[in-house]
Amino acid sequence: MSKPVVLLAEQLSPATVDALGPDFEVRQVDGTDRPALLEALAEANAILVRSATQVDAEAIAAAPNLKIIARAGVGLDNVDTPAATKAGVMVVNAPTSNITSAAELAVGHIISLARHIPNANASMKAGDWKRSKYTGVELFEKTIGIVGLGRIGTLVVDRLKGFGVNLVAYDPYVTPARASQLGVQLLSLEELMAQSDFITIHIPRTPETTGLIGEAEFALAKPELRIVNCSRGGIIDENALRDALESGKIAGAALDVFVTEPPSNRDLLDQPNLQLTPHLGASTDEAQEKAGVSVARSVRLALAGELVPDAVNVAGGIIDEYVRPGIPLMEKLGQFLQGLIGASPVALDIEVHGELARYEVKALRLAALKGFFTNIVTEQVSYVNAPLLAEERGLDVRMNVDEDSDEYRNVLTLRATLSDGKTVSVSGTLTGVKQIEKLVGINGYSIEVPLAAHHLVMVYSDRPGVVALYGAALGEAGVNIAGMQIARDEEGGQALSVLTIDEPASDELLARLRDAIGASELHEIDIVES
Ligand SMILES: NC(=O)c1ccc[n+]([C@@H]2O[C@H](COP(=O)([O-])OP(=O)(O)OC[C@H]3O[C@@H](n4cnc5c(N)ncnc54)[C@H](O)[C@@H]3O)[C@@H](O)[C@H]2O)c1
Ligand SMILES: O=C(O)[C@H](O)COP(=O)(O)O
Repeated sequence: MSKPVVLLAEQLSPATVDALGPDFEVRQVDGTDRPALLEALAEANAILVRSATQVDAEAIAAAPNLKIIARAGVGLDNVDTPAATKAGVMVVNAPTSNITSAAELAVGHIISLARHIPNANASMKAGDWKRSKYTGVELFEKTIGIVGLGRIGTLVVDRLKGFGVNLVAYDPYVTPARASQLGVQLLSLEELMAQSDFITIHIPRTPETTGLIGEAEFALAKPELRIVNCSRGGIIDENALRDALESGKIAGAALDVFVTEPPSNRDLLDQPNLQLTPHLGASTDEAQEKAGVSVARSVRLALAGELVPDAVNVAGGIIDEYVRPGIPLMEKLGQFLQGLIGASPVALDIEVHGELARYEVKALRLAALKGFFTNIVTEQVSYVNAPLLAEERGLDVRMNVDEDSDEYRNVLTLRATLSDGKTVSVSGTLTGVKQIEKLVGINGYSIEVPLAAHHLVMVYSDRPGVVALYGAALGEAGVNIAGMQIARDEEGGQALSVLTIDEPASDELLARLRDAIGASELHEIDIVES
């Protein structure tokens, strides 16, 4: 069998390939070479990128076998996550891999700006010895404004504290209590612009933050202001920055990120009081190794059909070891329920009874939906797009979690409500040290049958001799019965037989069985392993 193809579209740490291991065919492509990328995507099951590869809707459409887009870093601006979600493709990043490196670069730029290190270096390399020209300023007792008190902003705060500075911040999504816990005073953007000697930016680029610092904001600044952006290009308006530097409105700036990368606007880049790095925030051995190993782990999980903690478009969250075995069981119950109803329900109740109720079980909801839609849509169904498929069909999905369970330690039940108000349900559990997956209920009938690949569910009026009838029909067709359980509502009432069989039953055999026992319901239910 051929190995899944993992495409490396950018320069990643060698630790990435080591962490992927031998189970994949690893291919390299230059993600910035568009035709080569689209061609390579045709056979890819996974793609690993940094920030230079555009994984947009066109790229995703060119990759019919793609299961996961892994960003070896933080920012996902180059990945069309909604398009990936629609196509059932998981998107993951490595959210904490490079935050220390990015924070350290920002602090480095602040110190370099204060002491003219890059310009002094360049001047000496050119043969000069100019001491007074490069007189700088101390950080001690200066006001430093942090825009964005998230992961990186907080690390910058921690690192700057040792310099004896006054720390202020602008972040409308952080509470004053959290800020004061960090030893930072929250201000409005205008106040921060007016009071700061240094500003460092650590926010995502969104429609709200694009051009956040422009002409109007620079108009409020002190002439001593030095501003650093190691987050995303365009948060500082590049034309307004050029004007502020050129006119001496502010003292200096440092940029690691640009609207277009690589940038070409020389009128900005050539400003003498602007220091530059080519998007180096994450470019350390440590960050690259952490990012590569982290996404390699996510790729392994995703290609094994498992939920991935770092997925950004899957609502499964962290999955406890106790919950994990319930996921494949719930997926199978989803398939089983679909096989029982063979129609589109209006509501789906997902019930978790027993000790499992003490854990985070959101992942079971995804598993139920994935199983339910697996055999009824042509597109790939994954944990990613299963909730979307439910939403598109107007399916009312409800989750009911309850610690009480009578007979078993845990019981998972899926209950569909059809448009005529009728309900159909199936329950399952895991038993013994081997955690055997068993069906323990169908439409309120108590049974106990291990789940298998092929099942027959028959409903008929309770009377002697029925087992012999269906046994004979199956025997004549050469279909072996592997397991069987019979239940009934009352003597002489409705009876239900569940059989596990070694191979699927043909339509002809199903018709014969129906006639032989006078079944009011007969379902052949096949479970596809995902
Ligand atoms: N230069 C690099 O190589 C490099 C490396 C890593 C991360 N980054 C970038 O750094 C940025 C920050 O990363 P992070 O991991 O700290 O993100 P984060 O999500 O942890 O924090 C972002 C913070 O920004 C705040 N925020 C959001 N909108 C805001 C607004 N309109 N005004 C003010 N604050 C706002 C949020 O409340 C949050 O606290 C991201 O853009 C990321 O892509 C760059
Ligand atoms: O968002 C990020 O992780 C950083 O901007 C780093 O991007 P890079 O992986 O292209 O260096």
